[in-house]
Amino acid sequence: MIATRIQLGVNIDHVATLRQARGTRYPDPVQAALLAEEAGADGITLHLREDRRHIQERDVELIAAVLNTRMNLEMAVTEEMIALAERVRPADVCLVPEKREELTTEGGLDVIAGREAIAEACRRLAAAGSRVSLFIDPEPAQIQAAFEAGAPVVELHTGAFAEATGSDQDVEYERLAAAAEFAAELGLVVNAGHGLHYHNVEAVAAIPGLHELNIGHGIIARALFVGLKEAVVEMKRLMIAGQESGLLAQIETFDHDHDH
Ligand SMILES: CC(=O)[C@@H](O)[C@H](O)COP(=O)(O)O
Ligand SMILES: NCC(=O)COP(=O)(O)O
Repeated sequence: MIATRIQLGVNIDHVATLRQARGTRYPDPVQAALLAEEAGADGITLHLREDRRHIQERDVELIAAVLNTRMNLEMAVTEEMIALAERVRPADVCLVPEKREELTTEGGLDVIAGREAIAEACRRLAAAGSRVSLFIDPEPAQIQAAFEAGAPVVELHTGAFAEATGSDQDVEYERLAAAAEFAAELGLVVNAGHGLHYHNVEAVAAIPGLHELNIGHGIIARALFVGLKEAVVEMKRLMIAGQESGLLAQIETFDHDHDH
């Protein structure tokens, strides 16, 4: 497989979190989306939650109208959200699980349990012209179910890796690498995200076959101190360095295996 440069989807949810904290018109996620694009974001991710705790429909509509790259709209598998996506027609739709009481997304979508509804959502959204991604845990059974549901893309939930430490993190890293390999063997586009930041992103970007990382909270937090454009540039630089180290490791392994 020809290695293409790993892509960065900047999630701007938490610009809206700051706005919603006071009910003001600022900071505007639309402005954040355009600045992130200018800094090199390959796409903009935003999560329209059922409880509207941060991103609002107004944000989705305006960003869809002004974006120069592509929108990745995250949403629950509900009639309300599917109908909205059929109307807005974002380039990408990522189906995610939602619980009102959750602080942030906890687990991945249970594609096995929700097979019929998710397959129907994939069909409808593809018919509307959106590329569908399923946000799932790095589990072979969920990857297989996503493939059978007709999703062309999976986004591997990196939350367990991000929260783990020491040898537990090594285990989670191997889970991600194995899941990415299995998904790629099925012909799926493999993305990853959740909880990635400036100290764990290089390792994830080094995983062979990853197409895109969706990163939000870490970038927006960094932007408070260095500005959004610099925060995006720094993250993209780390991702590219990580991917390059991963490619070099693959070459060294190939050379070693073929020298004997
Ligand atoms: C699916 C995922 O991991 C995030 O993209 C999601 O948006 C997290 O939810 P919050 O942005 O509300 O924390
Ligand atoms: N799907 C992951 C995403 O869009 C951003 O997650 P986070 O970096 O805000 O945890």
